[in-house]
Amino acid sequence: MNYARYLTRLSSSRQHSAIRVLTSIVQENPSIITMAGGMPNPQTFPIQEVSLKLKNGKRIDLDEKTTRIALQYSGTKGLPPLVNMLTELQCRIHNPPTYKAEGHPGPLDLIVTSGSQDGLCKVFESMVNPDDKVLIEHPTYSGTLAIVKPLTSKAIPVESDIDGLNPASLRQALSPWSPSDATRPGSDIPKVLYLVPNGGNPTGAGLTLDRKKEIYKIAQDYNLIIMEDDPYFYLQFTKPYVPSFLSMDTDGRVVRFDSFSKLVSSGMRLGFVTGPKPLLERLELHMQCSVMHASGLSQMALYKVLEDWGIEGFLKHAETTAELYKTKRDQCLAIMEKHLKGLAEWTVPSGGMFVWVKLHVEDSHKLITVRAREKGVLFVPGSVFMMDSSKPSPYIRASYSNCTEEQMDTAFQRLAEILQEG
Ligand SMILES: Cc1ncc(COP(=O)(O)O)c(CNc2cc3ccccc3n(O)c2=O)c1O
Repeated sequence: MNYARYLTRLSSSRQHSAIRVLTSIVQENPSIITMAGGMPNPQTFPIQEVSLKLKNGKRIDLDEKTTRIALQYSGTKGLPPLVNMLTELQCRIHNPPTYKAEGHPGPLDLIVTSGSQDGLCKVFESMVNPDDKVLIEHPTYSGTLAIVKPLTSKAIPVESDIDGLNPASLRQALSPWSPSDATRPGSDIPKVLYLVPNGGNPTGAGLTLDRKKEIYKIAQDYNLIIMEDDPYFYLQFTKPYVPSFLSMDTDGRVVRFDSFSKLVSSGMRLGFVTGPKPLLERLELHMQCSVMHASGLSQMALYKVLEDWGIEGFLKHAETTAELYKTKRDQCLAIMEKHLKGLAEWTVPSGGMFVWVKLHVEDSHKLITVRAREKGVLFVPGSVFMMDSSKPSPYIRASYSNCTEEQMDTAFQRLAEILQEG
């Protein structure tokens, strides 16, 4: 893999921040006497210790020394013990073929980000020049469209269904080019493919293993980088987990985005990016001059919880969380059967928090943003998840994650009334 091919001029020109390098030196050599970095004196910090009470009754105390580390500037890539633990998790769950692959041009790297949203934004900005063509699963997460649309007006939607991105649609999208264009200087062939493989947002779709293998083969043929945006990996409703693109990435062409928002906390703003070192180095350099590093307190709190759980405990928590959302999905489906029959149709989510509903209307936008709101119920109109949000869409996205059964019943009853009123 020649990773320079994928980087924008802006990203390629980034240099290590001199002051941020100092932080890493101090982090690696705590005994060094430093009068270099502008590190504030922790004696001035009002917080002395932090105590976490877990719902299982356990209490985790961060002593004064640990709290001081959490409250101080730290290395851009993340707190070392957390980075080590997350690396161990990735190896255990995904067993990436390039990890420790001797002499591989893109040995695996991992960086903790302020939510996976921050990682997505910076990685797109490092690989997509203005008006580059980029392949985007369609429909897709509105937060990704918010990143990509200002970057380029030439994003290419790749149609998906309940089994995820359709490889035939991907081949169709790439049909104006041949694999040889990937090595032809000046070609405008797309270089990046973005998708959400599990618990699709907005569709609840889950990519099958067969499709993943076919998509990876296409990515090899056309030399694509795959951005595997996978915050719902652990919210798959059936086991075993469908293997990730990272687990089959023999070439080092997958950049994977994980998130703790749906498993531990969305407000702690913690995600992590796993991928080839030459690409993640660009993410690190961008972080050095933007956020510097993800919150130290959030990272330390997460680390202590994961340390208490161990990987087995984390997987047990993930399983319990997935079971809760599966139960809510089933409640949601039953309530839609009760209220929306003849008024809409929908597919059955295989993971995540969303169900994709096609109303029997021309366009859901006004109905949802005006009529439904007047009746005291909120959904998201399908146009929000489309590359061209100006086009009418009969779809809505409903999230069952944070509603009681009674609330969902009232919500869909009100939606049915609006639809029946025409
Ligand atoms: C596929 C995919 N990729 C990345 C992210 C970002 O996750 P994070 O930065 O790690 O927390 C998400 C989060 N999705 C949403 C977030 C959200 C936050 C406030 C209000 C509404 C929200 N709605 O609706 C969402 O779908 C996602 O679904």
